[in-house]
Amino acid sequence: AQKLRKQYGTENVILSDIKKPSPHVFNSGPFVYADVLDYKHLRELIVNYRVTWLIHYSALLSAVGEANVALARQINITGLHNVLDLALENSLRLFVPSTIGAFGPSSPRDPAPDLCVQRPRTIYGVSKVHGELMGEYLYHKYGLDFRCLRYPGVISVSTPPGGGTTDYAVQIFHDALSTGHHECYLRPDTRLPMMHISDCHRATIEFMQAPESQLSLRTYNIAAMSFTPEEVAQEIRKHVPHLKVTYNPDSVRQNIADSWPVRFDDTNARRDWGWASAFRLEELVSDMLRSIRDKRTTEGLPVS
Ligand SMILES: NC(=O)C1=CN([C@@H]2O[C@H](COP(=O)(O)OP(=O)(O)OC[C@H]3O[C@@H](n4cnc5c(N)ncnc54)[C@H](O)[C@@H]3O)[C@@H](O)[C@H]2O)C=CC1
Ligand SMILES: CC(=O)[C@H](N)C(=O)O
Repeated sequence: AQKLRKQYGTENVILSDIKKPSPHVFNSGPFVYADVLDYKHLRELIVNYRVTWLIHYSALLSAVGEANVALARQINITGLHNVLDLALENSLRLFVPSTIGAFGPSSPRDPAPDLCVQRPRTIYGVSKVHGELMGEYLYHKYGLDFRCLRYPGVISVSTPPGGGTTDYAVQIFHDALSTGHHECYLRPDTRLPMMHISDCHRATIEFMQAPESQLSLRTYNIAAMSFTPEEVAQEIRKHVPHLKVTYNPDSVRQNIADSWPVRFDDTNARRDWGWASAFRLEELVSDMLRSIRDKRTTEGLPVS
């Protein structure tokens, strides 16, 4: 929102959630309550605010979705249908993120291309493939300006992990600077595609702004780096030498991770709309540690 507000004006970018926003978010610009399951209210917001673009992030992520399949189906599929119908009805440009989780054990894993077999084994993955296909169907049939990027695991300081399989790669930074010990729920050699949040935001905005004529696909992979828990821990130890990592694999998340790509092929995004990531593992680690250090210091918390 910050990036979009700089370009389009604070009042022209409206944030929403069903959760109470932090004072910082609330005071930074318009914020409204919006439940993706409430079709009539969503329509009212779109009409009253004269919305033109809709960026639809609401979802239950992979691990939390497996723990509550019925709710994941509702939010990720019924909620998406509401958003698709409203986007079509109001000629909106619609962005919906997909994920490395939209692939499964029968997909090519190293690398996973844009177009290949997609048979995910999680409700999260199934709902994301459904979203990709519904959006593309509505684009081809009715001209809906649907755009979708498959994100790798996104690494950010500002939001706590939301119940995903890649969450360890956020938590490990907080643990490094608080207790100095991280217990990882994945095996040390589990390689997954990852991305710094600022690359993720920049990709999303650049893709949304790309002229239609440049897009040969409606759903693109985007890539930045791939690492294992052991590799990220080694990189963190260059800054926090005493970091200790123990491994206690959790069967649900390990099975999910083992079915996901280890690398993404993003050739098409690079060719069509000029995608290029900025953060490699070294920059990601130093940026995360610097940001968490600053945050802990501001909050008066000790830094390990
Ligand atoms: N975080 C990551 O590593 C990745 C995220 N994505 C996608 O990006 C999107 C955002 O993910 P995160 O921010 O990480 O997830 P998150 O779990 O942090 O945020 C999801 C948001 O959806 C909201 N929500 C839940 N039920 C809702 C409802 N009924 N109506 C309206 N909002 C509702 C939650 O309150 C929460 O703020 C998701 O679609 C996810 O699939 C894709 C790949 C990687
Ligand atoms: C990669 C994702 O989509 C998400 N972070 C998850 O792990 O569920």
